[in-house]
Formats: sequence, C-alpha cells, structure tokens
Amino acid sequence: MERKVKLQITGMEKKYKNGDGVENINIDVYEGEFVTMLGPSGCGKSTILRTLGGFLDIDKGDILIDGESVKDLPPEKRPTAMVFQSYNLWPHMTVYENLAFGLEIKKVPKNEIKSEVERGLKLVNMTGYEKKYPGQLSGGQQQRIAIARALLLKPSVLLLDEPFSALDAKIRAQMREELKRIQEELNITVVFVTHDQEEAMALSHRIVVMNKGFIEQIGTPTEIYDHPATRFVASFIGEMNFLTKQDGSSVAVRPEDVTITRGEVQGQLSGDVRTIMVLGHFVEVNVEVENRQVIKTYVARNVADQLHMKDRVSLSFAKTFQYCA
Ligand SMILES: Nc1ncnc2c1ncn2[C@@H]1O[C@H](COP(=O)(O)OP(=O)(O)OP(=O)(O)O)[C@@H](O)[C@H]1O
Repeated sequence: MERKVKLQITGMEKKYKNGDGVENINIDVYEGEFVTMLGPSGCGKSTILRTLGGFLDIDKGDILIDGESVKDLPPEKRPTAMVFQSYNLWPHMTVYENLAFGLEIKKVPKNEIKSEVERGLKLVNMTGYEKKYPGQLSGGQQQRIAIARALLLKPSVLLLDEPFSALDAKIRAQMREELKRIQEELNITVVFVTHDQEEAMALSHRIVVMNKGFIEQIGTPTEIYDHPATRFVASFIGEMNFLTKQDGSSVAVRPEDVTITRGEVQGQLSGDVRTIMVLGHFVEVNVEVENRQVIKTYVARNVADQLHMKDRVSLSFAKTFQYCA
C-alpha cells in the first residue's frame, strides 16, 4: 500500500541570533506515523517542534502538511495542535470549559461540542471529570485533559513536547501506554519530542536522533539500536562499550553481546572481574581489560554464579561496531 506523506520538512534551518539552532533538517512523516525527535538537552528538538506549530519562523526551507506549505501561517491557522510539558490548561475554567473552548472558537454547534467533549474525555479515560478545575487534578490527569483538548481540534499532525517529563516514573509509563493506544486507535500522525531514549523506543515507529542542531540518524527503533549510524548514536542509544585496542583501532560492543569465559583463552581479550551486580533476571559484570579499560557485560544468572571478584576471564564479542573517533 502506498503510504501518504503527511508532514514534510525540507532543507529547514532555524538559527537564533547567537548562532544556536537547527540546520539541514529533512524529514518525511507518513500518515498515521508516530515519529520522535530524540536527543540530549539543547540539540534542537524543541526548536523543530515549535517551527512545526508556527511558534517560531524558519530561516530556510519549507514545512508542508498535506502537501501545502504552512511556513507562513500563524499557529491558529495551521492544521496542528501542540501539547506542552507544562499542561497549559486555563486554571479558572473547568475541565469541560477547557475542552469546549477551542471548539467554540471554531464555531462548532453547542450540542455537538457536548458530545465531542464527552468523546474526548472517554478517549483519555477521564469521563466524569467535567466539573473539576485543573487545580483539583493530578499532573497526569491534567496532561490527559491537555491531550484530549489537542485531539478535539482534529489536527492533521499532533505535536507533543516532552509531555510526560513532569510526571513521576510510574504515571509516566502508564501515560506512555495510553498515548500509544490513542495514537493507534485514531491513526493520528504524531511528532513527539523527548530526551528519554526508552520512551522514544517504546512509542515510536521511527526515531530522529539529533545532536547539536543536526540529524544524526532517522530509523525504526530496531534499526537505530542494531545499526547505529554514528558514534554519537551508538553512545546515546542503549549501553555501549568503546574499547581502544593496543594497535590504536577502536571497537564498540553492547554489554549483551559480550560472552565471558573463565580463564584465559588463546586469541581472546582477557581481563579481571571487577564488579558483579545482580540486576534481576540478568547480571552486570564489569571486567577490567588492557589499559585499565572496563568492559560492561550482561550475563545470565547461571553464568554469573560461576564468577568471583578478581577472576581472570576471557571475553568474546558476538557483534561489534566500528566508528571513527
Ligand atoms: N529563544 C532562543 N534564543 C537563543 N537560543 C535559543 C533559544 N531557544 C533555544 N535556543 C538554543 O538553541 C539550541 C536548541 O534548543 P532547543 O530548545 O531546541 O533544544 P532541545 O533539544 O529541545 O533541548 P531541551 O531538551 O533542553 O529543551 C540550544 O543551544 C538552546 O540554547
């Protein structure tokens, strides 16, 4: 089936006066796709999201939604809706009024607004909360209302800027699952921003990994994990050991791709066990090899049971990556 491009960012550049910003941004987002901009603080992910929502003008390139350029449109004229980190609900309005407000502006008939608000509340599991004020809700509940409010506007593209970062870990995981369900149920196109790689991996069809204003790699979570295109991606996504060998070459290996054998094995890297930490169904074993470098490994409990501190061991690597320094 031919997939329709919903959002297209071409040759986009946005620079602040101090020279920070983003450049050479090219991304196609397909209809019904969940795409996440992922990267460390200051890499430019919020800048991109704000240009999509119309809160920032761009210096170069274009932004197309459903084939039409939106770069000169103000936020309210764009077919987008944005959810921010801080829930941004109007504190003096009830939940009902918060949800109805955008629809009233769009001149939706009153009876239709009522059924739409009910539908929105049901979608985010908040039926019955119409009369409450935002201040009477928990952070997670407020964010559900903010998401419902955005969805009621029926945006072509839903923009979410670190929407769960103010929530505690448990609520955050729950909201993550709910967002995934809503996205699939409505088949809505989403651009999501986070600096949390686990959140990105769990939610996204594709991830855009950013660093210092540039795109490092665009791919599915498995593509990015299994084939990190650059050293930055390799170090940012998941755990990775970087080992410099005596001949000066360097190699990267994930902890789960290291096999430990007791004693020295001809032709294998050897070292001494430094720490053994049981992390649940697997064990983290750190091994000090040449030049005081430490290799982190994940091994099964039954393998770790045979190991002791200071044991001499050998390491073999099932899969390695090579990057320029
Ligand atoms: N209004 C502004 N004026 C000048 N520089 C800015 C402005 N907003 C952001 N920047 C700079 O642009 C770069 C990208 O910022 P941006 O907020 O897009 O990053 P981010 O990846 O979203 O980071 P965070 O996760 O911390 O929000 C940073 O170096 C930041 O300091």
